[in-house]
Amino acid sequence: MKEEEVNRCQIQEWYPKFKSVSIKTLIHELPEPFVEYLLDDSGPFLLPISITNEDALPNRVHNPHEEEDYQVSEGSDDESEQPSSSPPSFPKLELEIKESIKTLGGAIFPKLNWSAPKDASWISTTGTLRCTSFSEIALLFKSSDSLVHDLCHAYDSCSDKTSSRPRSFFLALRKWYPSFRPDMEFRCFVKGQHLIGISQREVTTFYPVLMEKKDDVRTLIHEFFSNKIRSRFDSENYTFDVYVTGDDRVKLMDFNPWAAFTLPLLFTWEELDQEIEVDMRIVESRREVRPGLKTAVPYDYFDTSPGSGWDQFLRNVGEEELTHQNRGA
Ligand SMILES: Nc1ncnc2c1ncn2[C@@H]1O[C@H](COP(=O)(O)OP(=O)(O)OP(=O)(O)O)[C@@H](O)[C@H]1O
Repeated sequence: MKEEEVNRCQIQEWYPKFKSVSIKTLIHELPEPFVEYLLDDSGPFLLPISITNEDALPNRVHNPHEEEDYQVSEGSDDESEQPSSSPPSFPKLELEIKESIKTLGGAIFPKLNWSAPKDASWISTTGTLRCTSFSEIALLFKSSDSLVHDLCHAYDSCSDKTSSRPRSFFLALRKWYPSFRPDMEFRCFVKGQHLIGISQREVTTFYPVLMEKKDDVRTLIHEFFSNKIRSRFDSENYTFDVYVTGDDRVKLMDFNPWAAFTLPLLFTWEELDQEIEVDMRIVESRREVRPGLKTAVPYDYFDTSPGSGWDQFLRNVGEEELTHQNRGA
């Protein structure tokens, strides 16, 4: 794969051309200090100070110095342990984003050049990627591992890789759709500029309604590809994601490079490369559902294997209980 094929799939590259067939999106170039803030994991986890007083975590300690004082007086009297970092602030970006969120109806879905912070949704107060303020976006972006891919590894599978990152990063604010139906999302696979495969996007669930709609959806997506995508997207091989609305309109959600980091969902890349029995795949019964390919919770949360955090915690609890019992006996 070439860098230019990866670059074409960045939302700031494709969206202006496909705006009329996609969902309403406003795009902001990110200032480099904000990118550095996202990349920096050397210090404590600090959210930017909000100049509009919109806090992503309303119950946290507001004044970071109070937090530091508390830690110092409770913990240690060693002055060298005092935290030195102060929270950053991005007033201009915050105000621009506030304005765009308002234009988009008050709630947005955020994305970086290629990816959304899907793995971080658990940390938001709603458990979704719905954001109403800059602080909520910063919290999701700072907590997401998916975005590390965009920030540092986007070109890792390129044969002509010259850099680990694009020159600029962009924040895409997409109008929030509360009634998005996961059964109507599909990933489409284009090889040699031919649409060879369509897969249900949410592979962890069987949707009986799709059994009836499969043929209609296939026709709608093929027409959409021929009329709106094929001659206008310059790569030979790529994937695109679509959403089919209740009134049978097809909306373009995203482009992704062929193979590499793109999930093949109900196909395998081998099948797609060799075009073996590729057409449209949906989950056809409850027995066929696939395990989640991405979890919404960090692995450490459910890893109980020997040596894991949970294992050590449970051992400590067990030891404490024994000590109590022994004392009581
Ligand atoms: N505007 C929106 N409002 C509400 N939900 C959305 C919106 N846009 C996307 N979603 C939901 O979030 C999911 C992930 O979005 P998206 O495909 O843009 O992320 P991504 O990081 O590019 O994912 P992938 O890497 O799998 O392509 C979508 O499948 C959809 O269910």
